[in-house]
Amino acid sequence: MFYTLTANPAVDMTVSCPSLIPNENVRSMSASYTANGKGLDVSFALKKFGVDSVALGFFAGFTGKYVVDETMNSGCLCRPVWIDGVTRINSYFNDGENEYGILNPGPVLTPQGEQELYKILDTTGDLECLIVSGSLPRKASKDFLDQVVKHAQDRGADVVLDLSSDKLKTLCATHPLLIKPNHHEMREIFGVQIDTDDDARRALALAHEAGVQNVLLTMGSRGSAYFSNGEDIWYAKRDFNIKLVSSVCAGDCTLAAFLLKWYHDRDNVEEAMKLAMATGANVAESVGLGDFAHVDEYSKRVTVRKL
Ligand SMILES: O=P(O)(O)OC[C@@]1(O)O[C@H](CO)[C@@H](O)[C@@H]1O
Repeated sequence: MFYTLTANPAVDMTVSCPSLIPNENVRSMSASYTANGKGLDVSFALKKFGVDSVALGFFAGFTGKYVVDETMNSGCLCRPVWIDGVTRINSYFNDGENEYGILNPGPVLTPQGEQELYKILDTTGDLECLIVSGSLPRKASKDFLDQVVKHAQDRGADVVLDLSSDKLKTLCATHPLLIKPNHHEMREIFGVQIDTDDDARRALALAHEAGVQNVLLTMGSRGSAYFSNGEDIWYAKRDFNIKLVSSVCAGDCTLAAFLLKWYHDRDNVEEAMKLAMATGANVAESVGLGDFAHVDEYSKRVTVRKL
């Protein structure tokens, strides 16, 4: 069974508005409030593909209750650890030309909350693969992520990491099954600006040298991605444009779709990349995750080749 960990979930407020003007109020055209967070998005996307997972995370206050209720209402399994404070609200604005995001820090995590989570990891009978995604709540212990990985690996589980902090670089030494950086994160963590296939080759090699088994490198609005298993590299590109509404959850759903096809069939890279790119593109065309209505059609319009 897939487990996802969202240590710092959020209610996302997605606003469509006119251009922002300094020192003036603007009235928005629409606003929506959705239960999110990177790991939760992976669980939601898996559910849309008919696959169950268990969503783990720290939740607090009225917003935390909303996120947990919405998670369960969507049919996902959820084992929350309740902490004090209030789960954050992140705000995303689209003025028709640009996207803006304000990401809040989240509640304070205590050692007691961390221990509760470790206990869940130690006692689950069906933990096969743990997907750890997103930022951490304030005051998380310095070794919190190391501990999470250790508890999961001690149970024989695979670990997938989608983290933007430099902690990712140290965690590479724990040989995670897969990491999913985007090109910005790859530049920050491994110091390589990716403009060409050769740049990608160099960056992917550095990730493998650091200990990672497999890398899915997404290229954001360029509509392309690379996957490397340490022996071969694949490059995927979509041949269609999308009408961008919000790119916010696209990366998480890209990861979910990739895992869905690839986790139990490691030779199936081509199909996995097609589904991943198609899903990410379709998600960016709506607020939140959307309805995945164009995923099948878009999958046929992604080409994948080995470098
Ligand atoms: O602050 P983090 O945890 O890095 O990112 C949080 C977040 O931006 O990630 C999701 C999209 O990937 C959003 O639903 C959520 O607001």
